[in-house]
Amino acid sequence: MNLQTRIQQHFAASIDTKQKALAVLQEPILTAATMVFTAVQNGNKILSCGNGGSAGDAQHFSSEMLNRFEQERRGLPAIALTTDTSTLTSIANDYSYERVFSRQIEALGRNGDVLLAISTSGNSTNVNRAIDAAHDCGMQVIALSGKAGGSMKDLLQAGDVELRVPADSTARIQETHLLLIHCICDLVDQMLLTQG
Ligand SMILES: O=C(CO)[C@@H](O)[C@H](O)[C@H](O)[C@H](O)COP(=O)(O)O
Ligand SMILES: [Zn+2]
Repeated sequence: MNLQTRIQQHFAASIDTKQKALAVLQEPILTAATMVFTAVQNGNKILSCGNGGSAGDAQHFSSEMLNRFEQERRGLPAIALTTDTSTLTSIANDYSYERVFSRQIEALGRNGDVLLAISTSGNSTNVNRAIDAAHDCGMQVIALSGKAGGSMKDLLQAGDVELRVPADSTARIQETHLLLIHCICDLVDQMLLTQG
């Protein structure tokens, strides 16, 4: 196959995944944005986590909260649990890699905070343990996933929201996760402008 054709196929598959996601995720995206807006209006914060590309997404989200997205507004409280290498390496070394996010949530999580948990497979144990730790703190969870939802889907409780991208390719799911994150940031900005 010629390489130009591969490029065209990547674009076509990404567009197709996003169209399929729009068909099933409009309502849950609005629910997720409302959860973020309500938390920050109540003086709570958003914690985020994920592995690999999803760690990048967790940080992308927190930087848009802390700094800004597209509108001028106050900085919003968010912490990506993927950034402090001293903390991450010590938890992994002293306990296990599975606890790198949950241990931070045990220390930082408060009733009313929200966890943005990102996993394309839904099967990353450290992300799933973060969901359990968040529930133990009285936090709600926004789960960004894909494929068949993995074990993550079975951990979610009433009050949580699952944004599962209907695709099997990790790359296509990640590309759509970023779009979901940007939608949430934009909706939160709109809510702040009209109700904040
Ligand atoms: O970015 C990519 C692939 O596009 C990889 O770094 C990917 O994020 C890693 O393999 C992750 O460990 C996958 O974890 P998950 O999405 O299944 O939770
Ligand atoms: Zn990637």
